[in-house]
Amino acid sequence: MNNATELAELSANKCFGGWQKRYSHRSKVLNCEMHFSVFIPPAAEKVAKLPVLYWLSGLTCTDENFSTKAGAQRIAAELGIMLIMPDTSPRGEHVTDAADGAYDLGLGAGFYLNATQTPWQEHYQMYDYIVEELPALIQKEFKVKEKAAIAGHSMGGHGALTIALSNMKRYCSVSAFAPIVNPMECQWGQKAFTHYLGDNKAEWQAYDSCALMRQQGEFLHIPMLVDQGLDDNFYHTQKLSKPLEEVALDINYQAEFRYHPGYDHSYYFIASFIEDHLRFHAKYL
Ligand SMILES: N[C@@H](CCC(=O)N[C@@H](CS)C(=O)NCC(=O)O)C(=O)O
Repeated sequence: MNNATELAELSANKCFGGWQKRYSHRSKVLNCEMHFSVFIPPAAEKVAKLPVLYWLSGLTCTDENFSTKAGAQRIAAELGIMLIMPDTSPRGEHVTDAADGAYDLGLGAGFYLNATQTPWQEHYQMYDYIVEELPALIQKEFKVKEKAAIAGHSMGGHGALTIALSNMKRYCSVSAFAPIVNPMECQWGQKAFTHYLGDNKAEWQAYDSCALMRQQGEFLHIPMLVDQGLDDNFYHTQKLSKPLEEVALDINYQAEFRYHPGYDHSYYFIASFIEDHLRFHAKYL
């Protein structure tokens, strides 16, 4: 049996009694070298298996936005939760990017789906990376519980919700900040899905939280928390959060949606409410 680690440690910083670390590894499904960040709480030295929260970031982000801006480590240390922060797309000079360098397609904009269209499908398989490859690697390299929590922001909120709604046996709970919940009906989603998935809208539904929630109907059972800033400049234009609350009300699903006057789309908003999200997930992990 090969016990060699598949990870290269890039950095390690002591943080709230635990460790903030960054790793690189070769991803088979993305066909490139990837970075991810982790926060290992001090409880790692005491418990047999740590509970884990996966955090998915939004457009333009890497694995480092959340670790440096959200201020999640103090409460994660207190609750004994390990944080896993993947990157938002495949990376490397050989990976296709948007021809015009747009921020909402290509690098930094993987949308947590499996692309089917040329030239994107060669590397843009972020759904399989987040759901299969990365958890398998984390299981192999760290002592962690099998079922995880998943959360994210904006495009990452879309990723967290769609992944949780499609894999309810794998995740204990899901939460999101300003998530893109109806990408089939907003500009960010329509642009990305046309390039990555092609024109057949029937295939888009697998990556649309509103469609998935409706499909699950009475079988929906995963605890869900969504926070939305009311001064978020993308709230109306990209139809964040609200359309999913409308589906939840329609099918009588008890998800919690909270709307916060004055808060925008930034990490200042996330930093203001991340403690609530961690405590929410801790109840189910
Ligand atoms: N750069 C874009 C907006 C991109 C954006 O707001 N990205 C969010 C996620 S959707 C983010 O988290 N950005 C990185 C950061 O704030 O650290 C624009 O100019 O409109």
